[in-house]
Amino acid sequence: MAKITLDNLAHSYLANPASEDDYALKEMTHDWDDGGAYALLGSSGCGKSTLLNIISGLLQPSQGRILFDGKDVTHAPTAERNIAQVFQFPVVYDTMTVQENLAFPLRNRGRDEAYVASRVQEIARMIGMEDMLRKKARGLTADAKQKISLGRGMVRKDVNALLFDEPLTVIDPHMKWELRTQLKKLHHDFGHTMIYVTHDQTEALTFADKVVVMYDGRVVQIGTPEELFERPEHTFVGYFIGSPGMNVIPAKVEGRSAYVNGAQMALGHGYGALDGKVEIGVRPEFARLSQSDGLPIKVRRVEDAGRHKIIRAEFFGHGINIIAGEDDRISADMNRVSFDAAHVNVYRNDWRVKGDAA
Ligand SMILES: Nc1ncnc2c1ncn2[C@@H]1O[C@H](COP(=O)(O)OP(=O)(O)OP(=O)(O)O)[C@@H](O)[C@H]1O
Repeated sequence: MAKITLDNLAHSYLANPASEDDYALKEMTHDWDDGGAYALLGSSGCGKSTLLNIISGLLQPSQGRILFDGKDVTHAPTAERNIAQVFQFPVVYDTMTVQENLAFPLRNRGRDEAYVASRVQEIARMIGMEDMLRKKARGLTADAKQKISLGRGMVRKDVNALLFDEPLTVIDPHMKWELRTQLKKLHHDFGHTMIYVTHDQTEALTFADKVVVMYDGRVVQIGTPEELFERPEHTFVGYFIGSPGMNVIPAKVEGRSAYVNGAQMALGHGYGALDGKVEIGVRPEFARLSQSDGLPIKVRRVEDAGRHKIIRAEFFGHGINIIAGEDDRISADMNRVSFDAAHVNVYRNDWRVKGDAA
């Protein structure tokens, strides 16, 4: 396994990029830990595949270097990088049995048959295909074939990293959870460095120790699911993570107060003078509807979301969402909202501003 370093990496698909806008991947420098489980998360077109292809060697970056354990592999071909890849669609040899498919990467590397047999058995158990080892891959369901692809990616212990590009796209919804759980366990048991590309926050948050959120060609935050929830570093992270996402409201901030249309609310921290576009961000989980506390709102709709209720409301002309417990009583006279000051984040030009600790 390897630590992966992105060193001043950037990529433009244009021959002569003139400005930052011409870059599909804006300049970034990061170290990804050896043995870490990372998810690359972001909406379509944000640059996830571009970054993954640079790591795997399918694409040469127009700027910067990529290092595996400190060794520069920027210009090394895919075959020399010693990585395993699992794509959206299963890549299996139909005429081979499940056993032969799983054994392929090991036989290819000349491992002895005794080792191959025991390792294949181990992987087959992990992916729940022990009973199918003698079956030909042809005729298996897409789910089963993708499990073989996952197993094949996992079978070699000596790979530098395992890259997954939206691997659950073809998997039936009820199987997705099971496979994700298996992947997590495989990571736990084998400690591979894993990079998992997805646009699905549930997949990212359940799989990864660290989620790398991308927006418009930039890594806007790398953090644990808790960090992304508690302290979104960019308003995009706030919107994108959570259901519904964070409320982002234009405000004026002075010291320990924020003003929305002149109405004051307390902040958990103090802030210096802020120029540019200033907004506050509050997750619906930290907003509370009541009869008497806080600022006035107009409730538009209450949705029953199973374990909780989502209140859709209007707050000084901005739509906001509030989450209430499933048993909370909501009445027509509840037309005020208060925010948990410790969980109100302040943003300037979309980036979170750190307040004074005091
Ligand atoms: N071969 C290419 N030539 C030119 N532009 C490209 C090429 N591949 C991607 N792009 C552009 O680069 C940007 C990033 O695309 P990329 O495929 O990396 O995003 P993504 O996050 O993986 O999206 P998706 O989830 O849809 O695959 C997009 O604007 C895309 O149109």
